[in-house]
Amino acid sequence: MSEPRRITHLIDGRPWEGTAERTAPVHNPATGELTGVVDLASAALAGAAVTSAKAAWQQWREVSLARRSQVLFAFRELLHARRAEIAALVTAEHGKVLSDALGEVTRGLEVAEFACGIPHLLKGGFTENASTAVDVHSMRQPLGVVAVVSPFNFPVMVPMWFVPLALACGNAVVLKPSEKDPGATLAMAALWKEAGLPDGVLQVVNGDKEAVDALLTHRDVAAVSFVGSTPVARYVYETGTRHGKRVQALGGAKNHMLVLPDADLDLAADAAVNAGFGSAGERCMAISVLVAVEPVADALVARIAERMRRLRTGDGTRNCDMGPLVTRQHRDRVASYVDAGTKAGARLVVDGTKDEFDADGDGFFLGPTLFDDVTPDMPVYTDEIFGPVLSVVRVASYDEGLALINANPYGNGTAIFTNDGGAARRFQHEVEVGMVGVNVPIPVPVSYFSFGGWKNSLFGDTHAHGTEGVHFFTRGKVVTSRWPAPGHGGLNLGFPQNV
Ligand SMILES: NC(=O)c1ccc[n+]([C@@H]2O[C@H](COP(=O)([O-])OP(=O)(O)OC[C@H]3O[C@@H](n4cnc5c(N)ncnc54)[C@H](O)[C@@H]3O)[C@@H](O)[C@H]2O)c1
Repeated sequence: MSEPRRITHLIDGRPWEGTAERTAPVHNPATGELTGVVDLASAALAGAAVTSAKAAWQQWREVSLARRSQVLFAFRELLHARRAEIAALVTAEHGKVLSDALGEVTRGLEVAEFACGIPHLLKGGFTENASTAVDVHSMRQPLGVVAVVSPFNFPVMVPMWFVPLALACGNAVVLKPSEKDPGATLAMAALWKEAGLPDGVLQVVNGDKEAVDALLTHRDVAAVSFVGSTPVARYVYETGTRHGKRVQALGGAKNHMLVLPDADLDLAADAAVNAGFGSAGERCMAISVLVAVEPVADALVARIAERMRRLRTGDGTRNCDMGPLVTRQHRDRVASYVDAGTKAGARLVVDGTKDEFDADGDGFFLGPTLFDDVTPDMPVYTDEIFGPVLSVVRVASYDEGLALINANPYGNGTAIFTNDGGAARRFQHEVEVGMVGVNVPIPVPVSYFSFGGWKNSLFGDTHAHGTEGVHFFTRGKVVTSRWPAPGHGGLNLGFPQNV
């Protein structure tokens, strides 16, 4: 067994060389082996990273738009060339199977590609009034230093939702990755220096609540982009806005999939299994509740259970369907819901804690679990489990299913499976979530469009990336100018008439 490697911050373009007062362990979740020890930033260090980013920002905002764009293109090329290496790091620390990790890096690349052209599109408007010699123009300017705080489940893709776009808009960034699997985020961040980004424009501070609090309260942080669980998203939104920051905070999810009786049940079963158990359910787009409209619930549950029994857990670098969960603690928490669901009276159809799903070794594995006859008062329904547990709620009609989904406090995404175009259209309009799939489970993020939910899945009303992201990372200014300057005509305290 090799020595755990030190994982530290990236400050002013270099790995930090100080001595950390606090650290956290990083494991390979497929083996349980301690592979790294990550430095946790003190509030003072996180604050110093912001101050240094602010100084570097002055330089970055004066770089020509063409140069900004070239740096983004160069980064995109480097990430593309290193995608296999970065994906391997994702699997080694997060545990998801390698094909999922590669898919994640590809999604990140797509958002970077969107950002590459943005510097040239940051234009305002202009109106001229020749008769009064007054011109009015508007511009969009960068905010300054933006803090990005990301969750463990997409260590590459989620930072990529924000970092390239914030930089494209002329900002500096202080990125705080999840302390559970920071390796891939840091490897990705290091590529920016190689791409020509001036030192200090992107800082990476590892850490936990102490570092996040320092960012949320620092006077030189202009905006915060956060993704994580709902309680923390709410806290970040409230604290950040109280300190005068612009905040977008994407929270947790409890995504439902509604299956109408006329649906293709095999298609729906495939989708439920893919979206329920892909990345071991550690996805904000995962389906965790299947709403089955009678009379097809029995047939649907049977099809899903049959597919689930064929899933194999294992080390994500090998040929398997589901990797481990990210930490032992998270695995144990998710596993506790198997017991909680049974005690609450749900019918356990497939038990993911059974030996048949257990991969060899000391990894943090958990097989897929299916509960039927779940009711909305049960913890398996109310809580975001964020693991491979799928709950089936039976309803009598489309209306009952829709009412259930709309009553749920989360509003990230949902899907409907049906062959009735009218019902699908009605659903798109009536359902209260941010992302809807029709005969597909919740769609993957598309970089041109923004990404995010409603209700308790989003605080701050601004979704990630896309044109909403551009708007979030810039602010408008309107300039009214008269040239030549009018001669001195005495004071006029009235509202200007001829401007
Ligand atoms: N809405 C989305 O698009 C989306 C995308 C990915 C993940 N998620 C959500 O993220 C969650 C999983 O990620 P996680 O477990 O890393 O989330 P988390 O909320 O525990 O942590 C997210 C980030 O916040 C920091 N943090 C944790 N506790 C904090 C506190 N008390 N104060 C300040 N900062 C704190 C962490 O260090 C991490 O960087 C799930 O709820 C999932 O649904 C949402």
